[in-house]
Amino acid sequence: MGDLLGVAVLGAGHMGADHIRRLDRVVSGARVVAVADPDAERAKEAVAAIAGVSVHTEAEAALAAPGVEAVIVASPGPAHEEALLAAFARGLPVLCEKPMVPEAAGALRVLEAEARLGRRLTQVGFMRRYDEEYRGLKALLDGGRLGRPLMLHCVHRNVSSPPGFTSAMLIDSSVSHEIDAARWLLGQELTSVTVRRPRPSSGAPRGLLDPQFVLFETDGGALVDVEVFVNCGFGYQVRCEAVCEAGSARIGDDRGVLVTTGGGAGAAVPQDYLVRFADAYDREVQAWVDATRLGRVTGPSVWDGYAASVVAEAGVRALESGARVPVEPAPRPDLYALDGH
Ligand SMILES: NC(=O)c1ccc[n+]([C@@H]2O[C@H](COP(=O)([O-])OP(=O)(O)OC[C@H]3O[C@@H](n4cnc5c(N)ncnc54)[C@H](O)[C@@H]3O)[C@@H](O)[C@H]2O)c1
Ligand SMILES: O[C@H]1[C@H](O)[C@@H](O)[C@H](O)[C@@H](O)[C@H]1O
Repeated sequence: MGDLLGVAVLGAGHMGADHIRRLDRVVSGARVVAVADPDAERAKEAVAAIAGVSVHTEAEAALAAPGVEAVIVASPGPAHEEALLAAFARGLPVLCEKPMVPEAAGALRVLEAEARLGRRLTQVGFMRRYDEEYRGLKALLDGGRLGRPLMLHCVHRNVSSPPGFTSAMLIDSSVSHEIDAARWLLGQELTSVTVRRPRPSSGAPRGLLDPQFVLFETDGGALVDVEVFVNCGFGYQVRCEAVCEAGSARIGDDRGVLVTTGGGAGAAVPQDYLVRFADAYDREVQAWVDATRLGRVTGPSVWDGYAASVVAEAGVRALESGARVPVEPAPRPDLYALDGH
């Protein structure tokens, strides 16, 4: 390995371009050496300010480019399985954006492939684990001062959904964050899902079931509810309140600068994830670079990515059927046995 970890970035859209900027200007210890996007113009634009980056339209060509030692996968979810398997074939460490693989069968193939290698290569991009507020809540719950957690009440609102966003994606893309956060915060597995929904908002694209109300049960006897509303129109809001036997704790209130003027008072609400979770992405990518340079893999694992996909797939079936759907994961491979949440 050179002085700087050579990274290939697959996908140069919203997240890929932001990770490229982050590797170039924010994170230490790494440099972008290759980028791939079927949209060559987009790829070129994302690396326009960086010297010496090879630009490709095929992911495989970027992985094979000179100087590539590690990969960030930021293509759309359905392209992740192929990208991960190609990285594994080359023994390259990966930071893979969520959802690791949207469908449980594909996620299982990735889990089995990494388990066959016998060593972890992948960190999954559940960046909330790197957010200061989430970390504070986790430390509080782990410390035990509030007693046993009984319920998590979660809110996940986006201003608007991107083109092509489906009713299933409210669960397997958006709520995948709450699925991972709940497993991690509680140290429990989610065992069933029920989905209810009001009449769709007139602000949602025609046919999109938005918002939805998702209810999970856990193997520790807790309940987790999530309001997911991806065309709320007014702001990017992610909240979580833990209600425990001896107290409650809440994160995600919009607590920017309080401005009072003209007979009213208020704080600005972030408009997207790149603002709300900017620090979390920075810490996530820095942690990945630091661990990779030491030959280690930390953070959310392929098992966590698989677990989220199995729960989300049960959630999509619950949305379609209206029934309570049990979550039935495959056994956990030994490779992830010591993998605490
Ligand atoms: N962690 C987060 O908060 C967060 C936020 C947004 C998106 N994401 C995730 O990041 C990923 C990308 O989302 P986005 O919003 O940047 O999407 P996007 O549509 O803005 O960009 C995706 C890019 O990937 C390219 N692409 C398509 N197929 C490809 C392939 N096989 N190989 C390489 N590139 C390919 C597309 O041309 C496009 O430029 C998704 O998995 C999404 O769920 C995560
Ligand atoms: O892909 C994005 C991303 O994961 C955001 O963090 C989430 O808020 C959105 O709902 C989702 O569409």
